[in-house]
Amino acid sequence: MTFSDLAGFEALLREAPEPDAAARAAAEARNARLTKPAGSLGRLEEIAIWYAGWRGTARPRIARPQILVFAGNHGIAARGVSAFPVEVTAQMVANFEHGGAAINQLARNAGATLSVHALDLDRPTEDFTRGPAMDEAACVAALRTGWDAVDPEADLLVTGEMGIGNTTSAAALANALFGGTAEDWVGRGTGVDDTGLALKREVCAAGVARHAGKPPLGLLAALGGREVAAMAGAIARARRLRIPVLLDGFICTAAAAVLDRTVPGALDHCLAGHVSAEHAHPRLLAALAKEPLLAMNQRLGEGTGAALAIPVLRGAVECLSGMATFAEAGVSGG
Ligand SMILES: Cc1cc2ncn([C@H]3O[C@H](COP(=O)(O)O)[C@@H](O)[C@H]3O)c2cc1C
Ligand SMILES: O=C(O)c1cccnc1
Repeated sequence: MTFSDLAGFEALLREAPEPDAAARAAAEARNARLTKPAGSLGRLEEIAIWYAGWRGTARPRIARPQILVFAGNHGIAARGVSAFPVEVTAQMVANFEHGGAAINQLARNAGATLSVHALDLDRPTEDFTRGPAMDEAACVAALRTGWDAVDPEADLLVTGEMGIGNTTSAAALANALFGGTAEDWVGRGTGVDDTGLALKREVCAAGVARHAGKPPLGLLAALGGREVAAMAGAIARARRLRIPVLLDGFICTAAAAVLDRTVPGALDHCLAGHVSAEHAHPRLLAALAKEPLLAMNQRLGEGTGAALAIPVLRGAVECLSGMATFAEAGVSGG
């Protein structure tokens, strides 16, 4: 199953599978018999049962988590919306490939595979204040890169990104999807000063004004970037494969939000791995009704916040699947 235009992608989103209700009910029943006071594992119980429903078994395991990092370059970066030069995108891709970035360490820490997909770095998107960042064909190609990158054998997915200027793209996308003002959605990204922040707000407002009224996937093409669309494609594919997803920071969540606005419930297989320190990430998570697992003041992207949350989800699942019941352990009172 694949797609060749945005309408085809939307059609696939609309026929996305639901979790396995019987497996979820069996996990709930098992959780109620485990050797602990009812509810004492707190939110771990809820997320383990959620995971069991998506995996279709009451005693799941997380053995093959996959982290995908997508990289793209942005036309608006030439306007000076980042504290860093555009060359850093390609330089960081080399750093990922040599194992030197934060995500390499956190992927190893989580026991996850990591692969990096650079999307046409020498062909930045267009400046979205002047026209759409991508035409439909470019957006579809990026969605498909993400779609095809998901390992059908994976049992958990994290999508991360690298793209100088992409907090401005994500802010414009979120602003166009959810309304409000540029002030609501624009933050400091890599650490721009007050002048940079004012410029980012202007660029965001101009992009939103220019592309307002388009449907969510049209906004993804108009205001997003190749790595943003690739994350959306991977998250959508994971849903078809019933692979749960941990969302990363602001840019990843903006990509995911496009799916939610296209088909309500499209992110039911996703948990927010963390809330980042980027200004509008709490607002964006609230708009999606997602409660983050971690709040570590990270503001890096690359998938790092979600990667750090993998062991938390795995811990929850190990308790559900590995603990003895009161009857098995001969413990009184259950
Ligand atoms: C060395 C370095 C490594 C990074 N890893 C992720 N980002 C993050 O910062 C960028 C977004 O911020 P802005 O919109 O301000 O450019 C993205 O590439 C994001 O992944 C990095 C940024 C830098 C400089
Ligand atoms: O929230 C994020 O993931 C983020 C914030 C700033 C820069 N890059 C990524």
